Amino acid sequence: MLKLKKLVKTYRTGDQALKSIELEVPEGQVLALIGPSGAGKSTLIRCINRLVEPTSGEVWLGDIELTHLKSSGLRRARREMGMIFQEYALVERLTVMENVLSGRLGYVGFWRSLTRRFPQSDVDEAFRLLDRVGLLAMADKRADELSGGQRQRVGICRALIQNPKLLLVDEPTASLDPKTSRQIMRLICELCTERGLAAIINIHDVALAQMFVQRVVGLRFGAVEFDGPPEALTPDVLTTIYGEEDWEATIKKVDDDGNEIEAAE
Ligand SMILES: Nc1ncnc2c1ncn2[C@@H]1O[C@H](COP(=O)(O)OP(=O)(O)OP(=O)(O)O)[C@@H](O)[C@H]1O
Repeated sequence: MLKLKKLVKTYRTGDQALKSIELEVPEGQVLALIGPSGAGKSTLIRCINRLVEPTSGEVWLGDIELTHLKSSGLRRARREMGMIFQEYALVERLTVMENVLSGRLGYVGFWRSLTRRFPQSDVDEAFRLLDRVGLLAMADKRADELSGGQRQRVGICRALIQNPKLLLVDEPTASLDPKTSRQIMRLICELCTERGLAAIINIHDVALAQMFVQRVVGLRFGAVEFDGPPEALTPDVLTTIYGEEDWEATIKKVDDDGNEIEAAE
């Protein structure tokens, strides 16, 4: 469904953030992207929807190659890719409902988008999504009245109302406490399963990745260092991905009864 071929990104500063990445994500697969700071995780996610322009290589979404698309083609392709951000990227002064509906802006015409008048079917779908994530009662609240976890749920609804095939998720839990982080990761993964959605989740917390996904890709210095199931992330493998970084701080800890306890931060 998504195929990256020899994807390279070199920033103007000379930083080689991605070195010839080859990656294939089948339909419906949820994949966690891990790796140390500066490994290229955010760059990879942003090169897929061209928030960052790749230097060379190809990005295939289905049978469309994205790197050479011009404005209208790119706009159409971006509808297929919902994005969820670390800092939620909500419009603070707008309501929850308005923020969710803004996910439809890629579909409605220019004038409609200016006046923010959305078809009733979009409003109905927004209510359904808010209900699904437990925020129905909050629909009329302003975004700046919400907690971090609630904001991220709004961000999730905004991405899903696009009706995407692929979710690009950039550090969805980095601003949240451990318990809320787990709830948000669980919610994202459940929704992907319910909707048969593929997702790439950039996540610095290895423990969370291990808990919720079936495939982990480890980046190091802009290259794929590991690609496999979470149970194959042995201490040796983590050391190759993270080098000297203290990966043990991000690993799942289980108490004597087998219950997971908070991972140290
Ligand atoms: N806008 C930019 N201009 C120049 N260099 C950049 C830019 N954005 C990222 N880089 C560089 O590209 C490399 C990869 O950065 P990126 O943010 O993709 O890594 P990351 O794995 O997401 O890191 P983190 O986990 O800290 O967010 C780093 O060396 C970084 O300094």
